[in-house]
Amino acid sequence: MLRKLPGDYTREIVSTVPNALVFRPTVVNTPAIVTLVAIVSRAVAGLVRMVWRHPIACLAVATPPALAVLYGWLVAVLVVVSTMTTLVGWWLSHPASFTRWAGLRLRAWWRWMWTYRRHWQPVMVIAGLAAHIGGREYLPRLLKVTRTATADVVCVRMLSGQSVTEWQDRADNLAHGFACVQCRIKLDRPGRISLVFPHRDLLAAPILALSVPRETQVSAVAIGLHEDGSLYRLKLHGTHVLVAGATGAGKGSWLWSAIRGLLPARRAGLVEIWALDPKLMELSYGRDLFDHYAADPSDCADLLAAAVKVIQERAGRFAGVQRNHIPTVHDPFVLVVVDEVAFLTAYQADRKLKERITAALATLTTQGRAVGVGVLAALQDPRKEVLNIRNLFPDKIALRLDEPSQVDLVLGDGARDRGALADQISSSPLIGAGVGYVRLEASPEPVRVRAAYVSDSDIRAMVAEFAGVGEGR
Ligand SMILES: Nc1ncnc2c1ncn2[C@@H]1O[C@H](COP(=O)(O)OP(=O)(O)OP(=O)(O)O)[C@@H](O)[C@H]1O
Repeated sequence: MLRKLPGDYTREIVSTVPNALVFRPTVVNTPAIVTLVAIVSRAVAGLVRMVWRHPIACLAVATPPALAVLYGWLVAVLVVVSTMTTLVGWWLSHPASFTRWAGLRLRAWWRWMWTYRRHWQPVMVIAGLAAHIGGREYLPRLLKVTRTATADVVCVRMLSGQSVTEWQDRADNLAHGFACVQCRIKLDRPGRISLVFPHRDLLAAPILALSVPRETQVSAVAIGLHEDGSLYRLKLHGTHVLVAGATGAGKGSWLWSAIRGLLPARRAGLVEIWALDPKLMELSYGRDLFDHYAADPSDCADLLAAAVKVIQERAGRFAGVQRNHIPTVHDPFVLVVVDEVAFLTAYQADRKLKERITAALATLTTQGRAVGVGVLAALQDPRKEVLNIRNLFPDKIALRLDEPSQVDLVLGDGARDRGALADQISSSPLIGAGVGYVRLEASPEPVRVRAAYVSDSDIRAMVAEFAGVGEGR
């Protein structure tokens, strides 16, 4: 119902609903010259930005027409043909250097223009990452696209007030929007993120056992490959590592790769490897490589108690003298390897034994690292009731898991949102065994790694070469 209003107000009313009036908005006519200047300056700014960001691509596009205008089309054609011939020759003769210096840059430029720039606005709007305020649309800014051998990395400036979590929640939308299989979001610095779109999986094929190192490596041991194709080293000294994965996920390859990497240091007397093998399967094959080996649960409890004694003895000696452990022949780094730790804790029927073992493991994981005793434990079932001391392991690795919810249980809150899709790792051993996401204490960003496969014949060869007591002792 139209209510009666005083003065001129009634002329501006365009609609009425009960208890509300809608006024006609005031229209200000902008002079055409202002609109023109705005359009031209925006176009110039865009052009300058494009030349600044993609100088080589712009030069490649602009040079032939410029040559044609200045020197005639024949010169332009000659320059284009000779440049193309040089590039093809470079590609054929040195594909690696061509890819590194030209191929990846060209692909990055093409992907920037053809995929990301072209689809940016619709994908942002449909994924709900754009904002509309006062009739204007605000889009996150696409800053840069780089291409590596395995992924496109798209650098983005988020809208003010957006959080990384909002982007992580839309990772699926972004992956499908840009026709990729996956999208992972990484925080670069406040306000800036990188969207990582993998295009090639270098970890899709098994990796043969890495050669035993020549140097006596104690701390960071080469385990396998990072998803970018580089060698991945896992720190063992000064930390404790939990490897969790469903049956057949390839936990054995992580344990054996770590053991393999430590063998020269063991031979030099700088490392002792103590093995607990309650399943009597995985580690028994190479038992001659270990300084101590136990399979029976009560023997395992005794061995853990012996490790606790080492801690207490060293703590007493180091107190007031040194704060960190340096591996020496007198005080070697002791790595306690436990295959299927739940056999000793949750599945242990003898309550007293179970309590002894759990207490010893808790002591080792809380007090061991400063005095040079580390635990590397494998676990099938990551539920809290199965291993309630999970959080005492600073570094965690999630191999293939059965359910999405287990990822955060293993790696900590938010790990799956940050791209640790351990529940999506293939159950085919050829493709997925040994593949896992590593989340280190020092960095919340999970990294995807595949451990090298140490076969039975590799273990036999290791036993033949390294069995027995270390030479240093
Ligand atoms: N890194 C790897 N690369 C390729 N294949 C692997 C790798 N690790 C393991 N496999 C294959 O997967 C199979 C299962 O591996 P493994 O026994 O280590 O799994 P697991 O996680 O220890 O399982 P479970 O808990 O049942 O003992 C192996 O027999 C092997 O064929």
